[in-house]
Amino acid sequence: MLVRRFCTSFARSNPHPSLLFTKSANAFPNSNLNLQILNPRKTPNSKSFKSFSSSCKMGDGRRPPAVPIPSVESADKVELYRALEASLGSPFRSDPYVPNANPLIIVISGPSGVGKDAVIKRLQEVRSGIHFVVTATSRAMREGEINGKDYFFVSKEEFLTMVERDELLEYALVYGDYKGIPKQQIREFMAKGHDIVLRVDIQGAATLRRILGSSAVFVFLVAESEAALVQRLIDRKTETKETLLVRVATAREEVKHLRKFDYVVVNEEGRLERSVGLVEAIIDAEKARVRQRSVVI
Ligand SMILES: Nc1ncnc2c1ncn2[C@@H]1O[C@H](COP(=O)(O)OP(=O)(O)OP(=O)(O)O)[C@@H](O)[C@H]1O
Repeated sequence: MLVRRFCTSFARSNPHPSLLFTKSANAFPNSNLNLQILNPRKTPNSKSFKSFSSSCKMGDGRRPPAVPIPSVESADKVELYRALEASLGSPFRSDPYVPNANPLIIVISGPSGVGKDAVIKRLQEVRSGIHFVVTATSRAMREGEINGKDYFFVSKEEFLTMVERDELLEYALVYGDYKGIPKQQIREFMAKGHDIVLRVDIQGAATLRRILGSSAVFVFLVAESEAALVQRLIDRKTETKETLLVRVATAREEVKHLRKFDYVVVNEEGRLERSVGLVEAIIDAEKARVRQRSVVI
């Protein structure tokens, strides 16, 4: 689009393209301005547009010599390319217009039983370059759990030392056990260009919003309705009647926080793939943002 807009204004102001620089040196009076507004990402090319604009005057006020441009129908491709280059006064650059997108932090939250783990697990299977942060916890390891995969299991003392050393992005005491997000893991994987996925409850998301502001992407996962959520929790068969009641009552309060998030994904019954696709679409759209989110941990 940039190129098309550029060419249009170029053609309008240059009815005789074979005599490009015999016309006014100010053939693109607004081009520099336009391009900066359209492409505020700091790229080598935004510079190159600038230098292009100034190259019309060759820095010292002289203009590049008029170069005859051969006819498009009869010219050799290389000859045409070189003539265009010569007319513009500098070689065409082949470095990318847009630099690699910044790594993202994607915070996935939502009521208990909505499918956060299911969505994240599937996302990791279908998309590379994603790191799901393993939480540190002071709770005892349960049978079947793997240290470093399900959690990093540490003692209460070790956990508190991590807090003292400011090694955790966010932490909370949950039913008597500490849980926290190690910063080092985020730094390490972001440095490799990976996107980071954090799975937190609604309270954790509120804390992260305070810490990260709009530098991270916040996704709220919901079921299609309260009834569907309760059904899913019953079907999961992991809860007692008491914890079921707590979870559904909490969920009723939690959905009120929806507006604090950037995106909402409805994880419909039997449509896990669609939900994962939506989360992927959000990541892709974020990667295509002109004004990239940038986070420093
Ligand atoms: N789209 C879906 N359709 C049907 N079942 C689903 C869907 N998404 C998840 N589930 C199932 O719902 C149950 C709850 O999902 P999951 O454990 O991922 O939720 P959660 O949000 O991580 O819960 P919690 O916060 O309590 O750990 C699981 O049995 C999971 O397989």
